[in-house]
Amino acid sequence: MQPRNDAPLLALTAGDPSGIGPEIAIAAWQARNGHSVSPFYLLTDPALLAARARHLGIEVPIEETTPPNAAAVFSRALPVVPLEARFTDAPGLADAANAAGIVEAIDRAVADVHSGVAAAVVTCPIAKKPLYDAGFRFPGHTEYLAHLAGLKEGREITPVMMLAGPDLRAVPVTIHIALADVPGAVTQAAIEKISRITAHDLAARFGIAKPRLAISGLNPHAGEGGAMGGEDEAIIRPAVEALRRAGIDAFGPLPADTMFHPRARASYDAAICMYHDQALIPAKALAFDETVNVTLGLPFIRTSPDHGTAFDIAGKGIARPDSLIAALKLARLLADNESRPK
Ligand SMILES: NC(=O)C1=CN([C@@H]2O[C@H](COP(=O)(O)OP(=O)(O)OC[C@H]3O[C@@H](n4cnc5c(N)ncnc54)[C@H](O)[C@@H]3O)[C@@H](O)[C@H]2O)C=CC1
Ligand SMILES: NCC(=O)COP(=O)(O)O
Repeated sequence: MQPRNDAPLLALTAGDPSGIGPEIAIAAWQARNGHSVSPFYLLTDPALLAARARHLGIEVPIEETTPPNAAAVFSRALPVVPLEARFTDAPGLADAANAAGIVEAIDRAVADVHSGVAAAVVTCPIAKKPLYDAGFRFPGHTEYLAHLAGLKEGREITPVMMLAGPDLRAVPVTIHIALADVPGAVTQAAIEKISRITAHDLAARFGIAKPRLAISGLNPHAGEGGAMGGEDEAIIRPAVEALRRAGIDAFGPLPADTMFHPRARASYDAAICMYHDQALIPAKALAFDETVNVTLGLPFIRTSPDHGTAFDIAGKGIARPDSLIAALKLARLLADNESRPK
């Protein structure tokens, strides 16, 4: 691939229009110069965006455009690539009728990275429930993006969710499943696969030559020698040993309650955790406003803010754009790394 002289163009999806997506997208565009945000275009219903700006009393130039022309628009106006679907404008009130447009935005952003017109996909948050109500069958972006990438490549793709903040990268082995289902889903094969993809992408995309992976236990005190659960010794330790034999600098299983303090964090590049909250609670507690949700294992770059749709504050003008700005900046960094001659 040729090195690029210009900033990479990012495709930003609408997310759930009843959430804070529209307002943080506007705020990120307004903050573009101070934060060296790479040019992006927003895939949304322009009427919804204009209505939300009016509702909030924000004066923002919005220009309808196409992906190839978006970079030229970005300095003077927020480039909007209109969706076929229309959105209903009801801040705070999720509506399954918006599902078609929410999914269309994701589909088109992925098509744009596949065609090469965009360098990365950045997603505004979606609420899962209204999408399920409309028949969407994927637990979240992470799984849906892997599905779209798999269709394109003709192979099954395992996506890996990583929460990347200034002081912690945390990866859940199991993602959007009920806690009751976690012990059955924490298999040696799953731990090894997720860890291998994480190590690969940290090296290939983040430039960490030999990533150190701290692998958490599942049970309190990593099972306390079997007294508090058997999975840590029977499943997680053999996975760590297999990873080490494969040349990956993995260690554990570590008691999850003591692996996130500052000295412990200094000993690894990513924490591999066994379930969603084990990874996402420390990541969001440490840096809610700066952490980015990045999907590893995909053939393209995808980042997202760490937070959700925040329906409780949508349309009130108090949503912080920081995590979206961090997601846009990380997408740029990863795209720049990708285009650098190897
Ligand atoms: N990447 C994505 O698409 C994500 C989507 N979600 C979805 O979002 C929906 C709501 O999830 P919740 O658990 O309520 O989490 P949430 O992150 O939407 O909200 C949690 C709390 O943080 C506040 N908050 C969130 N983002 C903020 C921001 N930018 N500025 C200021 N305050 C902010 C909210 O007002 C709320 O009090 C769910 O349906 C969930 O599935 C959740 C996380 C990520
Ligand atoms: N809790 C993280 C989350 O729900 C984000 O999921 P995704 O939509 O990025 O897969």
